Amino acid sequence: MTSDSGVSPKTIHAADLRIDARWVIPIEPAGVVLEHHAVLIQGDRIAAVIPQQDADTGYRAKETIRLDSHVVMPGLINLHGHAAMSLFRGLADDLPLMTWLNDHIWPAEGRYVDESFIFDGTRLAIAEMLRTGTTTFSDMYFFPEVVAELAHDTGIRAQVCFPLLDFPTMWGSGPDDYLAKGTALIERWQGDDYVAPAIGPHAPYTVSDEPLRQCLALAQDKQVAIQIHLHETAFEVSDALAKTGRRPTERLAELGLLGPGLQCVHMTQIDDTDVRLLRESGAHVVHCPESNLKLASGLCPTERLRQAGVNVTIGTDGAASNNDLDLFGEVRTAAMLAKVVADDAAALSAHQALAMATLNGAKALGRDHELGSLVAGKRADLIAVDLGDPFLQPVYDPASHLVYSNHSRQVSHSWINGVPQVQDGRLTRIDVPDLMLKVQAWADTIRSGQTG
Ligand SMILES: CSC[C@H]1O[C@@H](n2cnc3c(O)ncnc32)[C@H](O)[C@@H]1O
Ligand SMILES: [Zn+2]
Repeated sequence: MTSDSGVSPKTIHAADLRIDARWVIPIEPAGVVLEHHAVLIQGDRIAAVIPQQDADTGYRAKETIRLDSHVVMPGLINLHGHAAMSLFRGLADDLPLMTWLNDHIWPAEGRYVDESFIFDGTRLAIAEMLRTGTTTFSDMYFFPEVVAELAHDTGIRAQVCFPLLDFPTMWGSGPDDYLAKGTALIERWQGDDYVAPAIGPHAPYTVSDEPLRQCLALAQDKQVAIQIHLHETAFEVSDALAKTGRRPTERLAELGLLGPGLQCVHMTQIDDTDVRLLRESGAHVVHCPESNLKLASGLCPTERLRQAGVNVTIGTDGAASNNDLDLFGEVRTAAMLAKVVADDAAALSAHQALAMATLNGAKALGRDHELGSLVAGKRADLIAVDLGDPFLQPVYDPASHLVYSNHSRQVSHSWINGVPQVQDGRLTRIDVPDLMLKVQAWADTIRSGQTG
């Protein structure tokens, strides 16, 4: 069909939302910064990322937002944490891992952790993560059914790993009980858009072979991921060598756990065999640099792993060992550390660091076909960061500012599945005054040593 002038009329597409941004960093293609582009959203998907002039002629949007001093990019993916531990932030500092766990954190958990602790602590963590640009997080903690329900109701994406240890905790009496409850969690949430259930055996030093085999069987049966703390400290590796003659990664490989469904958290101690096992199996590494630094656990050689072809993602760990859940801060630390560990200032460039916190995380979750970059057809999970403040001037390269300059309070907007979660720096779906009252009550209880 042609108009009277003989020229074919241009198709005008509908969009729910048009975001006009000064800069867009789509992550795919890698290393690209687009200027004066529009991101068009239809329903829960990205419809297009195109120059603003093309959006003027090709799209009619119900709503348009102009972000003239902002960079728009995919939402961040925090691949490891213990969300409700936010309520233990600053409770036990300046300690090495095993003293921190044995003498402080595990006694505190035994005393205070119940369903209401998990609900309030996880809500606090979600508020912090959303406010600082995270749109997907992974959790490994007690009462995972509470975390799953809360993430779903809030509309934030979460991989919820049920915990498993050899010994009893507040959530279960032992491996069989954890597995039974975990199986119920998987059956309840599998296929959900926001919640991906997964299996979280705590660490090689707290889970013996038979429960690890059962974790693998469950993962294979239900097609879910496994996340485990691995090679967090030199002591973990030397102790395993002394007791079993094998490094923990070798033990997991022999048990059959190493594979593309395994997320190995920390990996601060790595030899050539570890690199080979990770590369050949397709297992993912979750780098948690600030927790590793604060507990003096060690340094993950991310550049070596990256060059070997291992997918390296990033996580904050819990707020009791970090002590925040600001993933941009984590990315900055990761970029700095990568350079000094590799003795190469070119290691982990700004664009590679941003990919680590977005697309690499999506790969580890098995969802890179729909998350992790701003590509038409993917889910509309995106954030805007305002670079307009004086402390961020001048802007030669927005990717550089996102990684190397401090802008943690500059996340102005966030959408998950096209639904606004942060608008002009304010959380849209969390009642912050109510949350603050609950947090204050927990702080009073914990400070006075009472039980909850
Ligand atoms: C099985 S639920 C999670 C369990 O892990 C503890 N935890 C928190 N941070 C770490 C860490 O860095 N290494 C090992 N274990 C950690 C947490 O307190 C829970 O008990
Ligand atoms: Zn952890």
